[in-house]
Amino acid sequence: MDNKMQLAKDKLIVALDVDTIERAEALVKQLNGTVGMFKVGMQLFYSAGPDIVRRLKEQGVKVFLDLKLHDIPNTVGQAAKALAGLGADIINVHASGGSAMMRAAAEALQEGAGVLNIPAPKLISVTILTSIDQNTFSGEIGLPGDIKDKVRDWALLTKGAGLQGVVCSPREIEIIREACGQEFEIITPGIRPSWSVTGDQKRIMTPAEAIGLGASYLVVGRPITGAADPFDAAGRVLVEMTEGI
Ligand SMILES: O=c1ccn([C@@H]2O[C@H](COP(=O)(O)O)[C@@H](O)[C@H]2O)c(=O)[nH]1
Repeated sequence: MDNKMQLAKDKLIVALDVDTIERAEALVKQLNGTVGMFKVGMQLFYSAGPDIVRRLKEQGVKVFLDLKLHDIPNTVGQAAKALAGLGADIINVHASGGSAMMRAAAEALQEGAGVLNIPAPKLISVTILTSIDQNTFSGEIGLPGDIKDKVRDWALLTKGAGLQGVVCSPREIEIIREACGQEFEIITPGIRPSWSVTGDQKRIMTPAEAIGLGASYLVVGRPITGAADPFDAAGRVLVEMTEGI
């Protein structure tokens, strides 16, 4: 396998947005070895329970646990401590919870993992959801300014709180790289190959564009998991990713 294809595989995270362990494990069986990581979000976690993370880790795959914690610092810290023991590789919180909340999560993950003598998961924040466009941001939610500026400010807040990266749209990669540097993880959902349906995503880009701009990881869900042949769809996404490398 050439280097570009290996790099593309390492950078592809598939969102397991299904509601049973059986469906999730069937997708993992089809895609394992083709993608770098699997994402367990609210749908699967709330349907299947915490055991889904342990089961996936037992199969030797990397897991991004995307629960987007958002509450007062004490509550988020206690939740993060509980999650630390599941063995996920990445966990996230909302940046809009503020730096005290993000620091509480970071400290609790270290503490929880330390007690069990396991590595602490990376902790990243979610900035502005990729389903939100400028109209919703300014009009409905009523936040001032440009989405890009807010995402950059929250990325800086996240870095200052000691977290390792952010979730954002690929449209904000350049501004975050410039502000937060090359080591900062930039994880981008809102990925839509030209042959896929946009659906509820608003701030989108193609796999080649996102990789070309320097995303650390691309998160792809329905274009792969909703395809008639997820293995074939993942292969097509990977080819597009190599075109951007
Ligand atoms: O801003 C965000 C944060 C998280 N997500 C999650 O990524 C996947 C995307 O799935 P698609 O089917 O490719 O749209 C999904 O699990 C979201 O919860 C996001 O899309 N945007």
